[in-house]
Amino acid sequence: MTIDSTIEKDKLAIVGGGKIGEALLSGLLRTPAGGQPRYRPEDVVVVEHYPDRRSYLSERYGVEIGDVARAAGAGTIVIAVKPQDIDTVLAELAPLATADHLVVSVAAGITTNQLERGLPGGPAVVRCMPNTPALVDQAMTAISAGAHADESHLQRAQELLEAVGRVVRVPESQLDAVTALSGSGPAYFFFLVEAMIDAGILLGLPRTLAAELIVQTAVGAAVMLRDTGEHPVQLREAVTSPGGTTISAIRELEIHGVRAALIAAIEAARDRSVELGRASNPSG
Ligand SMILES: NC(=O)C1=CN([C@@H]2O[C@H](COP(=O)(O)OP(=O)(O)OC[C@H]3O[C@@H](n4cnc5c(N)ncnc54)[C@H](O)[C@@H]3O)[C@@H](O)[C@H]2O)C=CC1
Ligand SMILES: O=C(O)[C@@H]1CCC=N1
Repeated sequence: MTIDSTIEKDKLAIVGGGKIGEALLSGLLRTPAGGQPRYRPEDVVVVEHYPDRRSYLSERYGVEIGDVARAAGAGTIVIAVKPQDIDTVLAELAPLATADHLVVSVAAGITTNQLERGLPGGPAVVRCMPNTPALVDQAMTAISAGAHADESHLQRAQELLEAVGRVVRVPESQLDAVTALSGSGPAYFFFLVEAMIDAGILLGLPRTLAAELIVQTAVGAAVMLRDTGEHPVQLREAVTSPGGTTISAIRELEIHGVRAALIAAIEAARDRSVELGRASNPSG
């Protein structure tokens, strides 16, 4: 097989410089403690619709802002537009994407099969679901290979996403559920923290104090969950003294159906991910 010499394998293009595109960009350019950044700004081109975003990304990160034709000069192309915009991007990329490209999509609900149908040149496709903690190198990303992606492509996608956090490989059939759990997951924790800070205000605490108490409590709880290896039930029981304060609160959470609400919410997010995929029709 001949390699297209116009493609620079070590270069990266990001199509869609919005929230997740920027989170990935910033992580990939950041120098980790004692290490090397995954990419240098001169090796990255960003394709972005909005002029204000283009200026911001170029000034803040020193990357080239280009069009889809420039993006096709990079060996790895990350698609980070909304699922509703995916068909437009695929139509622009279709004449340019070849078997020498790796296309990494983070779009919720859009399957590797849809991406492959939209890109008949046969690039390797890896579908990913990262999350915004990529901004602080704490992303959780799940990845799945498309039909033309082999182990080397999966490895490249994995290394890309490992620059901003942890990566797991999953069967693509699980990616809508992953999207609902970890893709959207940070929002659920932020929502909870917001509500707990409001509770502090109700109890008469200053907002800054309530925020400090809750944010550090969230960090402490998260590190315990990650580092102790104990089940969340065990950790919760250790806080819940007989006849004490915590059980009074837990009873209210159960009366108000918070557990069932979370399960229903995450199921709704999974259903929406499936629906977003159905709405896209890359083959026209
Ligand atoms: N925000 C999040 O936490 C996560 C988002 N995702 C996925 O990432 C994708 C982007 O989401 P966000 O960053 O939240 O959205 P966003 O709206 O912040 O960013 C999308 C960007 O794409 C640009 N864009 C749209 N059409 C374009 C085109 N044809 N060419 C170039 N740029 C174009 C928009 O101007 C915008 O800046 C979605 O598919 C979403 O499902 C995945 C994981 C987490
Ligand atoms: O809300 C969304 O659709 C995207 C996908 C996962 C997180 N944000």
